[in-house]
Order: sequence, then C-alpha cells, then structure tokens
Amino acid sequence: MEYISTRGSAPTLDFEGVTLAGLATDGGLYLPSEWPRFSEAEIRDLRGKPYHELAATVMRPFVKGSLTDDELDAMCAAVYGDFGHAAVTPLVQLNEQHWLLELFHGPTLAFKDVALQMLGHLFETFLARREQRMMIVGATSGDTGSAAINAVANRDNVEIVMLHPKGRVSDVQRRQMTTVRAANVYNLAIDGSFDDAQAHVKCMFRDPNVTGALKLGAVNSINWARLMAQVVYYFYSALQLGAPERKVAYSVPTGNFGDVFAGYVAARMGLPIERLIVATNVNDILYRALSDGDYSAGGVTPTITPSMDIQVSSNFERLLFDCGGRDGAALAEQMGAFEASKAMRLTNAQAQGASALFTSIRADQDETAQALAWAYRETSQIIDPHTGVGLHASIVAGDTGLIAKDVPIITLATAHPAKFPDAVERAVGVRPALPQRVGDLFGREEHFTEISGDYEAARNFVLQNAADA
Ligand SMILES: Cc1ncc(COP(=O)(O)O)c(C=O)c1O
Ligand SMILES: N[C@@H](CCOP(=O)(O)O)C(=O)O
Repeated sequence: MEYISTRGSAPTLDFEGVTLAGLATDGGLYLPSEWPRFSEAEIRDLRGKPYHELAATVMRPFVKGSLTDDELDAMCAAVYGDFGHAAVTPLVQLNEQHWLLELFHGPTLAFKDVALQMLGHLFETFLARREQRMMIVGATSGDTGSAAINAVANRDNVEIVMLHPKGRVSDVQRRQMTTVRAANVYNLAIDGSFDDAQAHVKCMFRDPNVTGALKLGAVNSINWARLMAQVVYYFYSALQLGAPERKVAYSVPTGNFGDVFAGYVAARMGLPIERLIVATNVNDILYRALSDGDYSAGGVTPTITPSMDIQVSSNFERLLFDCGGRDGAALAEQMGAFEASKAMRLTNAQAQGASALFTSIRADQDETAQALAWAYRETSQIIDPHTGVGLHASIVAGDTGLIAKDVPIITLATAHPAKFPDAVERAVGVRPALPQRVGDLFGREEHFTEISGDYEAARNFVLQNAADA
C-alpha cells in the first residue's frame, strides 16, 4: 500500500514509512493512494469474528508490504487481548433506535487506547527493524496524552514529550499523564490552548533545527496508523446491527476530526453507513464548516467537554483532500492561506462531497448536561460529557427525522464517565468511581514542567531533553 500527502509534494511512503513519519514533510497528512474496498460478501464473512481477528482483517490491506500476515495477527491478538472487556468495544442498547459503542475499556479509559496500544507495538517493531531511536512529540487536550504515554512508557528506542494546555484538562486526565514514572516520559503544561500545543507540534516537524537533530514521531491522529486502527470498531458495531444488509448511522463527538474520519474511511471501504453525525460542543468550527462552508477558527471556549475544546481540526484536511478531487497543490495553497488567516471557505466540491455523508449538530453545555440526565433517567447509564454531546446529536437526529426511525443510531462513547466526575455529578447527581484498573491515581506524585505558550520554549525543552537522554 502506498501513501500520499494531502499537500502533494512530500515523498510517497509505505505503511512503515508513514507510521514513523507522522506528519508529511510538506506539512500535509498522509492517506492511502487509493481506498481498499470490501465486497458485500466479504463484509458478510466478517460477521461473528472476535475483535482481534476482525481488526487484523480490516487493517490488512493498509499494512501490506510492511507487516506479514503473521506479524499483524500476533500484534492484534496481543493488543486486543488485554482490554477491560472481552468484547473490547461493546455495544449497549439504550432504546429501539439508540445504541452506545463503549470505546473506553482500554487502560486509560478513552477511545484513544484502541489505536494507541496498537501504535506502541508498531513503533517497537519498525524501530527495532531499522535500529533507530525516536523522539515522540504530542499535543493533548486530555486523552491522547495518557493513552500515548501508557502505550510507550519504558519502551526501548522511544522518548515522549507530551504538551497539554495548563489548567484545561480534568484532574483525572492530568494525573493519568503526570503520575507515570518512566525515564522516557516528559509532560509539559503550556500556557495556552490545545490548538497552540498542536500548532507547536506541527511546527517542530517542519523546523530544521529539530528535524536535523532528532528523528521525530507522532502519536496524534496526524499519524495515519491511529485512524486505521479506529476504522475497525465501525465494522465491528455495524456488523452486529445487520451490516451489510442494514445501514446504520453514527454520532461521533468530534474535536480533531480523527474519530469521525475513521468512519468515513469505513464507508469508503464499502461499509454501508447511512450518515455520520459530527457532534460538536460550542467550539463549533466543524459545525459551521459542514453547515455553510465557513471554516474559520475563533477563540477556544473552555467547556465541560475539555477534550473537544479544539478550533483547528487537523484531520478535516484529509476530508477536504479526498472530497475536493485529491488536488495536493490546490489544497496546499488553501491550507497555507488558512494557516495565515485562520479562516477559509470550502470549495463547492468539498462542501458537496462532505454533505453526501456528514451532518453536524452542535450541543451547548445545557444540552450536554440534559443528554447525561436523559441517559441516566431513561436507561440507567452514566455517560461522560463528551459522549453526552454525541448523544444529544443522536436524539436530535432521531427526533427530527434526519435519521429515519428504522435506522439504528450508534453514539460513540468516547470516554469513561469517571474521567470527568464533577460534570457528571452535576448532571446526574451521582459521582462515578474510577475503575480499579487505573489504580491509586490520587495517591501518586505528579511530575510535569510548566512552560510559556511560546513555540521556542517547547522546542528548546524537546532539544534539551533529547540531548540529555
Ligand atoms: C473523550 C473524547 N471524545 C471525543 C474526542 C474527539 O475526537 P476527535 O479528536 O478524534 O474528533 C476526544 C479527543 O480527541 C476525546 O478525548
Ligand atoms: N482530544 C484529543 C486531542 C488530540 O487529538 P488526536 O486524536 O489528534 O490525538 C486529546 O484527548 O488529546
């Protein structure tokens, strides 16, 4: 399988190459040069497979040439044999039309584990093959950070520097990162938003002072391997509800557009998906882009869904590329203008292409809290606020007829409620307890470094610690 950059001028790479590259050298994101497709009969044959077998089958076309069948099968068995639920991502029915896909049974209690546990194994395999070391730099609004740290802590050949916005992640999220004691893990709290942290990370990949000194790696969803592993649970859930004979719709709480883009990939691979609902909080750049073509970033408003307090959604670029005719040069120009002005309009082709599958619905804080209360009152489920944004959108879509009554709507439950106990308790009157598998989070010492919001502060920290390692 060959991978090309959305901005058209970076070298074409194989799967091993894109996994280790993260961001393309032209600033773009890598995508397969063409989408692999499963026939209806092939999709039907996937029914009833355990998660790890399904994962290997869905991912196989993407890794061709870089992993043997045996290597991939063994990796999937190792990664998905160790989740907190035998089904890995269990599907829970709420009522006749609504379902929750629980993606939080990994070690750090958010959907990020599903892909990052896999990425940890991929890094180890590919780096050992090349006898290379790698410095991972990542940005997190709360969940990617802990999942990535868990996946690579104490592994040979990698170090990780994780940037989070100071004071803008929950206590549980912060402690899941800062209480990990491993010589290869560094946490930075920056004065700024997640968008600032993400911009710093992307800058490092294009800064010759950094790339000349270090082999950088990415754990954010700019790394194609992240999205590839997330495609699997769309197949897994749709098959349980009747695919390929019956279509399902998904509501996906969205920030960086990675999780919902994985749904788009599943559709491009042949999975019959009725609609992908992009559920946003009040940081609603995607809602505006998908509703009237206005992709302009304002300031970030802190909410009870901090992981989605994002105004520049990295992976939207992948959609614009694919829907807009895969013209790398034109997209490079469009994204360059966006980076300078923080505003752009979608072209007609991009807007029409996106509207064929995507609809966006926005939830404010009250609507989010009401969705939590509804889930608890009507179904006895305690859900996290990010899932609440998705559930609000699902209920609106069902009630307004946007999704017909006979089409199941699956809301992606992206985090465990105990990661956000204050917001959950306010909404439903019950304080969710942390599962035992996360251990004594509040009894452990925290370690992190506070830095300013300047790019140079982050870059110098990375260069200094790489030199000391
Ligand atoms: C709990 C939770 N829900 C939803 C999202 C949004 O996912 P994405 O950034 O892939 O759109 C995130 C962050 O990525 C998250 O941590
Ligand atoms: N919500 C995310 C933000 C980073 O997203 P990613 O999927 O690109 O890693 C987080 O929890 O850090």
